[in-house]
Amino acid sequence: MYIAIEGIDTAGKSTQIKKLEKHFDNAVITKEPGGTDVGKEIREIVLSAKTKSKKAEFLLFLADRAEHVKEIIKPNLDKTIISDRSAVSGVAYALAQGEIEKKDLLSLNNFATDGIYPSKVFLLFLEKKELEFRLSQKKLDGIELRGVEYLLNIQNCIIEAAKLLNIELITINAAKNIDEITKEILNNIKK
Ligand SMILES: Nc1ncnc2c1ncn2[C@@H]1O[C@H](COP(=O)(O)OP(=O)(O)OP(=O)(O)O)[C@@H](O)[C@H]1O
Ligand SMILES: Cc1cn([C@H]2C[C@H](O)[C@@H](COP(=O)(O)O)O2)c(=O)[nH]c1=O
Repeated sequence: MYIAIEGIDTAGKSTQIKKLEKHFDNAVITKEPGGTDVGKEIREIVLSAKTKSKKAEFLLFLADRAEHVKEIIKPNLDKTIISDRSAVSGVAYALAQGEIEKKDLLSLNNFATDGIYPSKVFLLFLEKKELEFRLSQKKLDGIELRGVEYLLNIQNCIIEAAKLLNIELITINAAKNIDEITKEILNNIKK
């Protein structure tokens, strides 16, 4: 089973993944971008937000994804894979940029992933006030510096991206208590 935790920056994805890890003996815990050695290098470049071309940024994320699928996802498809972000983020952030047509977003992602996607994705949904608070508590990276409205738009794009990719999306209120969220995810996975 391959599942992903999605949400905009500070939604609580890595917090949940740390919690979920304890409930599975042999789960593969991974992330995008940066789940592989090459991916770590790509992550540094993209998060610095230095690329002038939005297409170049998208392709860097896509390169990370292709490496991730080859090195981490494909060899472990017989195990439980829990990933912090997935192609859903890839399509969502690119939809928000608006420079690449939807059909191209889908075909390029299919190319990078060989059509391998999470079977279900959990969206940790953040309201504006809570997002503002959480961003105020941390040093922002290049993407987070694009602001609250940018990130809220991405959140809507995550919902659209899951539909476009035909992936089941389970939305959870990210402001709920941490343990309550973990329980909700586990109940759904074990259903
Ligand atoms: N359910 C929650 N309630 C309150 N605070 C939370 C909750 N979940 C996470 N947090 C806090 O919000 C902040 C962001 O959490 P976390 O790093 O897990 O988010 P993330 O989605 O992985 O972020 P990013 O995408 O920016 O890496 C942390 O300070 C964390 O302690
Ligand atoms: C996979 C993916 C991610 N992004 C953005 C989303 C975040 O702002 C960063 C990743 O940082 P995190 O600490 O791991 O959440 O990258 C993107 O724009 N496109 C993508 O495909």
